[in-house]
Amino acid sequence: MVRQPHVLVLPWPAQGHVMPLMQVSQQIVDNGVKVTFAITESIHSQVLANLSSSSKEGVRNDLNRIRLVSRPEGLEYQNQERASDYFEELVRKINDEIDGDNGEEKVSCVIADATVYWAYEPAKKLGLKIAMFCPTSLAVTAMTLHIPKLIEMGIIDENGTPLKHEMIKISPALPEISIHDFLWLRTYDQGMGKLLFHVSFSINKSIKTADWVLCNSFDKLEPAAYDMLPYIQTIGPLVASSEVNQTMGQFWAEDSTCLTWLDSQPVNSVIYIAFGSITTLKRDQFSELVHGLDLTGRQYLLVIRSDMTNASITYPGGFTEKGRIVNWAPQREVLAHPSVACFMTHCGWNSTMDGLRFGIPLLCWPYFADQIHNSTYVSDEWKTGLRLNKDGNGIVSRNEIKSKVEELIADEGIKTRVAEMKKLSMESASKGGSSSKNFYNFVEALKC
Ligand SMILES: O=c1ccn([C@@H]2O[C@H](COP(=O)(O)OP(=O)(O)O[C@H]3O[C@H](CO)[C@@H](O)[C@H](O)[C@H]3O)[C@@H](O)[C@H]2O)c(=O)[nH]1
Repeated sequence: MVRQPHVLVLPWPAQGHVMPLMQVSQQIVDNGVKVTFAITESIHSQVLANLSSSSKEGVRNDLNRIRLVSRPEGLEYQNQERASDYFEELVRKINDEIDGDNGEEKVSCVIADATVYWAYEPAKKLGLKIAMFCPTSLAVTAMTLHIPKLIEMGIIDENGTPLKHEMIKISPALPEISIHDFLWLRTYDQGMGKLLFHVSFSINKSIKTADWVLCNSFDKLEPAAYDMLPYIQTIGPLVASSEVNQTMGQFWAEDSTCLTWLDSQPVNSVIYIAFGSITTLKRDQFSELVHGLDLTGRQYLLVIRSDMTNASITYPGGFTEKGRIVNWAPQREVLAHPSVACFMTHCGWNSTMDGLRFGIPLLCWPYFADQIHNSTYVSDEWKTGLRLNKDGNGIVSRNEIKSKVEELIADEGIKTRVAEMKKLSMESASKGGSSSKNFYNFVEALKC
């Protein structure tokens, strides 16, 4: 009988965290390890509803391979004792339901998002192996791991409040950053900032209990940050099973009709606009966006989630006939499509990696947290895109959108660098590449 080691996967309850850990899980089960994936109750129902209506057979089949279970909401707001009790109860329940006759083993390892800080202590107590998964870039991870030093140096206080107003470098080889751009200070409300600091600070403790630290990046993408954190195993860009389009874990139903529409568009012509799962836009900003797209005169594919704006939208005359508006797109298939010319993005880390992997020039419109840093890397370090600047009223104007779209599409240097990045990212994820080897070694270690 073939042994089947068993891993419990715990993502933070948000799309940009569930998706990459689902991709990790898919690759793990491909290699003969059992996965139980525990998500919060509301997300569990959302993901299941989408799966049952998905037209993608491969995705539906993954439900037979990856066991989805639900966990209570809000454990990150509970005290550690309550969260630890819950964690132990969850592991016991999963183990009780195991059918040992087919070789399946009890949970021996937990892969926890770095932000799921409450799981680390009880996992250690139960004697489980721990793999920490960092969903952000290596550079942002390095900044997070620098927090104790920043406090010691009197740059921030113990609540993350800046005590100085200056630019700093956390390593000579990394770009300078303004203290006010620390990810917990670039949020849209104070409560969110507090939580982000608490979570970021906690990573410094959790990492000490981890047997592996995995990151969705690759060595050649961020060599300076990689040199700072040599113990981190880069496993990016993450791919779901062997197919671009086989991703389980979507919170919204993908509207695949936009792919047929893309088929009918000229090569390299369409602007794809998507701002991930959290960004919201106020009425004035939304109006500038659609007018800016209209001014370009180009075809567009625009993702507007149902919760993205509460403004009643008035489109310029003839606008809606020039492109497609969808609630949620099959993003990777869109970016792999030859008709797409550029990607206007909020620079969430997964979208940034999607853009690099498919070799698409990016127009950066960061919204909050790590997106500010990711945008700096795209426009200033890798030079694979351009930043959209805000005017004096904090708005990205229609003229800024029009001129940056034209500048980006005409920039041959960006095209060359984007193609180079695509090549490097595919090399690292292909058999024998650095990320692929790291992943393989990790999975083999799970089997020991
Ligand atoms: O129409 C869409 C839009 C997005 N996506 C996918 O949804 C994910 C979105 O992730 P990301 O780009 O990282 O954005 P957020 O959902 O905003 O992610 C949160 O989590 C990330 C990881 O921590 C952070 O980098 C972000 O700042 C944070 O907002 C990606 O896998 C996309 O491929 C789709 O499939 N269809």
